[in-house]
Amino acid sequence: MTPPRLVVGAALLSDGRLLAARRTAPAALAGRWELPGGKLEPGETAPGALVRELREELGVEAEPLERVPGQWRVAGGTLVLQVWTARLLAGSPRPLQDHDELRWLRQAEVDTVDWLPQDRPAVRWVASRLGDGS
Ligand SMILES: Nc1nc2c([nH]c(=O)n2[C@H]2C[C@H](O)[C@@H](COP(=O)(O)OP(=O)(O)OP(=O)(O)O)O2)c(=O)[nH]1
Repeated sequence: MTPPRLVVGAALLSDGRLLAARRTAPAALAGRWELPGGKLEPGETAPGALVRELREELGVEAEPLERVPGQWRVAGGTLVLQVWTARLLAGSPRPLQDHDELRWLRQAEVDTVDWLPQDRPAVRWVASRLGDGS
């Protein structure tokens, strides 16, 4: 059996906030919110893919920080999602590819968007570390 391909999601952090991105495709996922990222290319590491995806999708430079514990089967089990936190180094995220809206969320705002269900455990883990902004 072919092992499931890896997808990296970036919990991009800046100023005590987490970035959420609204997907435009496929139809089944469009309009739901996710962590920006994507599939690993052959030979790529997860942190390497994360840096590339954030450059392509959002036009920013970011530094991967730590892996969120756990991994989640997505796309009917054909893919496995792993999530890393990442620090914004340069640039201001813009929805260049795959997304039509971005939102920076403080801890109290994390549940105000309709996250893909498979992203929620990782989002909760990250949100619990954001601090309440006070
Ligand atoms: N990027 C991303 N994908 C997610 C998340 N949660 C989740 O279930 N997925 C799923 C949706 C897709 O089936 C798959 C990722 O595909 P993608 O379209 O983002 O990957 P990609 O940028 O490499 O695109 P492509 O090369 O296939 O065009 O993982 C998430 O938080 N971020």
